[in-house]
Amino acid sequence: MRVAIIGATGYGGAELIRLLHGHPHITEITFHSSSQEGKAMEESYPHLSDLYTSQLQEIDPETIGKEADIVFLSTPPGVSAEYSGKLIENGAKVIDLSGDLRLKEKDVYESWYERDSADTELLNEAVYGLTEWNREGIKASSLLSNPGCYPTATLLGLGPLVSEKLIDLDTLIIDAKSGTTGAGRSPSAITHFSEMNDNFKVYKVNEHKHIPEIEQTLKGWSESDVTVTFTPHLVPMTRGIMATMYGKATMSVTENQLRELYEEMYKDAPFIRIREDGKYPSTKEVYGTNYCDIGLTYDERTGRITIVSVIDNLVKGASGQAIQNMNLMLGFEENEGLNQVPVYP
Ligand SMILES: NC(=O)C1=CN([C@@H]2O[C@H](COP(=O)(O)OP(=O)(O)OC[C@H]3O[C@@H](n4cnc5c(N)ncnc54)[C@H](OP(=O)(O)O)[C@@H]3O)[C@@H](O)[C@H]2O)C=CC1
Ligand SMILES: CC(=O)N[C@@H](CCC(=O)OP(=O)(O)O)C(=O)O
Repeated sequence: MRVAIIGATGYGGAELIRLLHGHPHITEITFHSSSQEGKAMEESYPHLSDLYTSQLQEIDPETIGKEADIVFLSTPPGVSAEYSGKLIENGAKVIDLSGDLRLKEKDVYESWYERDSADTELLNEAVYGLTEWNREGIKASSLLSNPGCYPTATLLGLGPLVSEKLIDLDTLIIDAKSGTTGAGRSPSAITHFSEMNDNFKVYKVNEHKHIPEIEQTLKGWSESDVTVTFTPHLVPMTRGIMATMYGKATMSVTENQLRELYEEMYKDAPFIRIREDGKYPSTKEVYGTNYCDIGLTYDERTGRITIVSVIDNLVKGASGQAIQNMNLMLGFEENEGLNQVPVYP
């Protein structure tokens, strides 16, 4: 199978390359850049020296669509809205890692992203790729919208409780922390070393563009309108997201019953691991892998359930989940190329 990566010089692109390198069914990868055409990949990433010697190519969606079986767009907002249609018309399947195609309602996208939305036709065609919750839809799709990193950790952690209506959504609070690679490779005044080292920051309170994405899926599962309090934080680490969710149980339950529910609902999910006996995961336990590890407890005193979900933002939160989705779209085993052991310590 031939793969093309648009945005190959970014962090999501580099992570796609790392994971696809070990994929048994990928025979050829081309790299495309809007600003570094003709340069060698190793100029951007010396750690790829000798592994990939081909030059970065221009972004010509017609040619890429004809030559590649599947195209990953690991690009800023607006790019996939522009290119996806042409890529599909020319015969390729497309996986978009940006937020362009995640929100089904144009006006919601426009108000949270503060830019024009993709065309309605593309939005209708795009399938939301939270893999564990939509395998059949993903298998049938040609245009895949890969979820955001925070929504992936949050939704995988909440899915069983929300779909079984065991948590009161009016009481739900999502408190999430991310490493700085979540902000991409370009340095910024918020993420550079002296700003982030030895620091812990809250940002975009009640304003983050992942809020409508989380609400859209929760609404589908609960069959009711949902608004959530979602508070993201930056922590001084390279990779990793921890989402901690709190909400009141809707009925009398035991911790064991809750854990059994998660184990049952995720029994066929190779990348979801449920912690036992009130234990919680940490981000290092999934580092460099496609795992999402989940721990949960029930506090009889307050009636609250606390769920903790951890992922590597660049893997399950981006490129790993994109490859998991590619596997389903192309008819491969879901875990092909994704069987890494976490880097620990
Ligand atoms: N980092 C993360 O943890 C996650 C990121 N995402 C999303 O994935 C996408 C990529 O993120 P990430 O790799 O971190 O970001 P980076 O900023 O590291 O990389 C983005 C890449 O996009 C390319 N690019 C910039 N402008 C254009 C353009 N006009 N046309 C085509 N390509 C362009 C750039 O490469 P060049 O100049 O060579 O073209 C750049 O290397 C974003 O939408 C991000 O929100 C999603 C989940 C998690
Ligand atoms: C730490 C950090 O800055 N994270 C990014 C989210 C990365 C992501 O998933 O962004 P997309 O929805 O655009 O794909 C942010 O808060 O905007």
